Amino acid sequence: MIELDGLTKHYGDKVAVDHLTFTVRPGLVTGFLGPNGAGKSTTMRMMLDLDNPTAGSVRIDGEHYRRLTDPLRSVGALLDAKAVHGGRSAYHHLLCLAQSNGLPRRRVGEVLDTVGLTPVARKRSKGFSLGMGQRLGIAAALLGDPRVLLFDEPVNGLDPEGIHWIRNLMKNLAAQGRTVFVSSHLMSEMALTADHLVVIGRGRLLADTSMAEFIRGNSRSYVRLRSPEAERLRDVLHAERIAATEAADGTLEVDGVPSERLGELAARHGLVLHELSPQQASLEEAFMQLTAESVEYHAHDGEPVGGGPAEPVPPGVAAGPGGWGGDWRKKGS
Ligand SMILES: Nc1ncnc2c1ncn2[C@@H]1O[C@H](COP(=O)(O)OP(=O)(O)OP(=O)(O)O)[C@@H](O)[C@H]1O
Repeated sequence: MIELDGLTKHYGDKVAVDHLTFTVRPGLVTGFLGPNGAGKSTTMRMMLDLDNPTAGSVRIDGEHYRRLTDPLRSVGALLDAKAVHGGRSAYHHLLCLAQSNGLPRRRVGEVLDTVGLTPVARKRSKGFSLGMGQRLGIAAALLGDPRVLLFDEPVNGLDPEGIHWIRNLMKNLAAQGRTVFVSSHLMSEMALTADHLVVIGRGRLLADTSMAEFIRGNSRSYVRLRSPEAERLRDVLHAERIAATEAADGTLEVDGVPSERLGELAARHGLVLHELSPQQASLEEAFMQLTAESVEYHAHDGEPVGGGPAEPVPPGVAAGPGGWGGDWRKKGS
């Protein structure tokens, strides 16, 4: 497992990571989420001793990374797929890593096979596409057959088949009892892959919970009702003291009442329903709800913004899709 205790990193005045305390457990895929600049990569670098914490500690299977006798056999990581000598072939890149870490040569062939790079193993990696580079980085992470795996944005640049492959790979690694810690901005993918989530914003821990609990706790679930007899439906709900809000398209939305009860109620009153559908928010909606206050960089949907200082973006508004991805203006805060 990976244990963080008060992990903190300052870069000058900038607090990149702020007293993070959490444990990443084996047997699960743990997703690591946060808006741009939240401190995810810095945290992962400190896990691997590539950056010194300003305060706090991180332990891998009870040991500081520096004290691990065979680091590649304990922890495998993909942090930056471009960190490869471009003049070397995939085979020689991995062979170098294997030889300098006392790993058997046969592992090179095995991991090349696992990631599907065997046909291009002798080609120089500088000619590799983004996706091939990601696969080579994943091969390097798997080389020592480690118990703990860290992946920073592993699906970056992968095609749909590659994304599907890596999803299954992560799940299989976790099912083998390994600790799998993975950051991604692709929420739909994370929703399919991760069992547990750690969410940070501005370096601070915002959530450390199961995927299901995270979505339940940070989003609204409700039942949508549509009837040609909307007026009578409203009256029936009112008589039962069930609060309903009317959406712009004329449908009614009911919170906190199971759809079964609403369906039976409609049937009892002979009401025709054209829709009775439970609505559950997506991971993306829940994520935006939780991190709205922590997003440092806001983009806009193309409307003119003028040349003045940036307006603080209120919670809720910041949670729109424009707050995610195209970072060109820093929030005034
Ligand atoms: N070497 C550095 N020197 C100064 N500031 C840094 C350095 N590395 C990171 N930072 C700052 O620390 C904060 C956290 O950065 P980090 O890259 O860890 O975030 P992140 O969550 O990985 O972001 P992203 O999702 O955009 O990759 C940012 O404000 C970043 O500008």
